[in-house]
Amino acid sequence: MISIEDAIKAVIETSNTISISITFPIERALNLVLFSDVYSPINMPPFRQSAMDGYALNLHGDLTYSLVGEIKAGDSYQPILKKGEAIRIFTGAAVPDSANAVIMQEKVISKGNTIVVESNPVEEQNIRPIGEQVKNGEIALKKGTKLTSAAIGYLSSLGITEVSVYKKPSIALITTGNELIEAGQPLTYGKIYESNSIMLKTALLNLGFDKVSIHKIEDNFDDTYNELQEVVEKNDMVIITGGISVGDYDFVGKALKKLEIEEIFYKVNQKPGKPLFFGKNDHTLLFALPGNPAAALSCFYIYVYTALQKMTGLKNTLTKVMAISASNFEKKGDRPQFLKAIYNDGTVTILEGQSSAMLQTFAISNALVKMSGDLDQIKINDMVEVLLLPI
Ligand SMILES: Nc1nc2c(c(=O)[nH]1)N[C@H]1C(S)=C(S)[C@@H](COP(=O)(O)OP(=O)(O)OC[C@H]3O[C@@H](n4cnc5c(N)ncnc54)[C@H](O)[C@@H]3O)O[C@H]1N2
Ligand code: MOO
Repeated sequence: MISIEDAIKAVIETSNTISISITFPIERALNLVLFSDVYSPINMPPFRQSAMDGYALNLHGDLTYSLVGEIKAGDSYQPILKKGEAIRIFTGAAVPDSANAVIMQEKVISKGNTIVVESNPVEEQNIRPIGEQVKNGEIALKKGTKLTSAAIGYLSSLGITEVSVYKKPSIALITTGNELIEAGQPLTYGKIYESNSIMLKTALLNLGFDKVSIHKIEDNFDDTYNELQEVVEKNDMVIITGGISVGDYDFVGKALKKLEIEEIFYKVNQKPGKPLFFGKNDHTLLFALPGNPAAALSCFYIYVYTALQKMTGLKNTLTKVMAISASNFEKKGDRPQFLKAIYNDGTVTILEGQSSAMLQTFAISNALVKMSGDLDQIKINDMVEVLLLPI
């Protein structure tokens, strides 16, 4: 049985190998990550640009300048100013090569065809130099940069219309179990409502992954094998819940073997989520999460979330903080345990109802307390390690 730390390390290493790039128009690239460096195709600004509404000057030793015309933003002519000449100019307009400073209009008294400046500005004042922000051929944004609105605006300001980004994976969610029926149907004896698919689909949507399909199968080998074969072929990631333990009707492991999915690990020394499987083939990552809903969701946040981050070029794993426990908790057994909890401003409350079959307390949690295997209790005021959920 692998440790939590080694399992996370294996997820990170494996997921990096499955990243795929795609070229996207920038308006569809929000929150995606650059797959390669982007070089600027222009100087920005592309010309000497006035930073103020005022007057462009060809400086001389006197405070009086003769006014020779006007340049608006967007004008593309190049008047030649002699020493002692000024031209009216506006923010964003091209400063003629013959001007060596711009003075803001508040510092000028205008008298017909002459202006008098308060004092002569220093050379190049209020002129944004060519390529001040980025020069033609320089790296504008590095590989690995997440495309925020600011980044997209910046690329657009350089005239860039498309970028190479990490592709968001297509994900198949498979639930297994004869006992599962759809919410909305009458509940018959021995059955329960199927809830893992909607839980994981919405968790994926919340993280920005929207290419998600849901597949529901019963506990038999042929259906499990056939469905898995199809979704593994068509998707970048497959997430199965249930059927991965050791029962006579747990067929997932057997089907994965027959499909020659390479096992990276099976079984993690943790509670909940011991029977977690992680594997891959050359183009698809595959997680088989335990069927118990709280175990499935814990494993999703600790392992699947990490894999999704790496596949898409993001760097986050769950945020770890230390916090003061507001609760007592006694652990049974020697497996490290993740405990549903509410974190608030340096303090964490460990909730009742930690069974992996129960979602009631997960529903109000925003964090998991990670309790190491060698601890058997947490006491009020102990410092504990907390993982904040990306919810
Ligand atoms: N002899 C052993 N039995 C079990 C072991 C073990 O080590 N030896 N491990 C236990 C642990 S820990 C877990 S967790 C479960 C995991 O079993 P499976 O992954 O095979 O899951 P299932 O048996 O199919 O389901 C477990 C539980 O979850 C319910 N479930 C399943 N899918 C859904 C769904 N989509 N929506 C809602 N609920 C679901 C299912 O009805 C079961 O109650 O194995 C233990 N057994
Ligand atoms: O992993 Mo199981 O979830 O411990 O119940």
